[in-house]
Amino acid sequence: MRIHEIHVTPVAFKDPPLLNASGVHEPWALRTVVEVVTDEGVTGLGETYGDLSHLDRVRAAARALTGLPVHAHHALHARVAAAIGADVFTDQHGLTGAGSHQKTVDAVFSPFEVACLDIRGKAAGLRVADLLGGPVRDAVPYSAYLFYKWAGHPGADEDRFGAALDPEGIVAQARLLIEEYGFTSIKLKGGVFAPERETEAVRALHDAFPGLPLRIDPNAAWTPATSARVGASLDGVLEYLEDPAPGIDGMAEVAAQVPMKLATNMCVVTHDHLPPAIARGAIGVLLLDHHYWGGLLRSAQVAALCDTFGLELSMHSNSHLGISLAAMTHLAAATPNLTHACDTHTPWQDGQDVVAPGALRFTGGAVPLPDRPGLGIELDRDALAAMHEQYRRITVRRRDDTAYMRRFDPEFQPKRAHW
Ligand SMILES: O=C([O-])C(=O)C[C@H](O)[C@@H](O)C(=O)[O-]
Ligand SMILES: [Mg+2]
Repeated sequence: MRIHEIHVTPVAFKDPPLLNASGVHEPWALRTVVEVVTDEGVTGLGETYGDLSHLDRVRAAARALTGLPVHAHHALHARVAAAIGADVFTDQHGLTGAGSHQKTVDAVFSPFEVACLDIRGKAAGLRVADLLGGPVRDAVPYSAYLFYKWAGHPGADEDRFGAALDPEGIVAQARLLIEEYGFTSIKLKGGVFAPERETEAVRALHDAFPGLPLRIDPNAAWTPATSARVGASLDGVLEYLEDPAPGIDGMAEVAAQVPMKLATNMCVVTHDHLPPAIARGAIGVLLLDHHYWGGLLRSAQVAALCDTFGLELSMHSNSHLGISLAAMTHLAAATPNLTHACDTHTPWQDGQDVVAPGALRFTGGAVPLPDRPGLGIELDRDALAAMHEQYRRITVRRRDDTAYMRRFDPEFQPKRAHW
């Protein structure tokens, strides 16, 4: 089974004004859909970021991969690395840590790898989770991923989620997501307001949903000293504290002083970061993300390393569609030591998808592993065409939460070790 052709399609879908330490989400989120077609006519799907410079690299890699067997994992990775050269991609928002050459290669490789696994599963009559060692759970729990948000984009109507700018708004948002999806754990995206105001919301959630595991993630908006103080004050309230302060050194300083484990998707984002983070005791939980850890097999290898060194696992997400949700679900289902509910932005996409309905659903806050071979999903070609048309109509070509925020608050500065 050799790669005969690859289609790379950028898409745009509506995104609500979700606030974070870098600014606010624009009205449109971008993604790239990758379809790999074999010489036998079997198609596999992958999904990745939509920033134009990344899209250009994905297109260059796609041209380099035709003719290779879909099983040739290492050769495919080497071809992608060669196609990219010395390029380094750094996303503007910085919410997933520093860019590096390794991370760039792994991020470009990821959608092709997922698509090849989809093909290999279809050809063998096996689910992707089976190819990753077999599922250890039938359904993958996700958390209610709460955001401070405006009622709607400035100048547009209020969206159906409404405003969430205080503890009452955050609790109401949690109720809505839990009612609709059945989530049994909660994550609050912080780094928007002063930590005192955000911990008030955490306490309100703790009171409103007793017993539900709870996390806050200010994306390194706090100094180590503030993180230590806030962490100590939330003893017994948090499941883990995610990226309170910047860098491995900053996180190590905090970890030594707080009672709960620290989690990250910012200070450990490539293999190079693992040895120093482990040596310094900087983190207790790693948020895997196959989109920048080089696909599903490489993520599974990182998961095994984490097991060896006693790190727990959760999973990170950015705005995404169903192809990514399916890939995340297969990986999480086949990762025994992934014991925390995964992040997902799915509720914020509010039904917009390129995946045909039916294969992916939430029940009790978890996504049952699709039971058909490969990823177990199908592309909705009309939806893909409509989202591609949306992409062509708009001028947004990269995610820039800071520039969008500055349209409404010209003085806005991204919050890094700010409080
Ligand atoms: O740190 C995290 O969990 C993220 O980077 C997730 C997303 O980027 C989130 O912050 C967002 O979408 O604004
Ligand atoms: Mg995070």
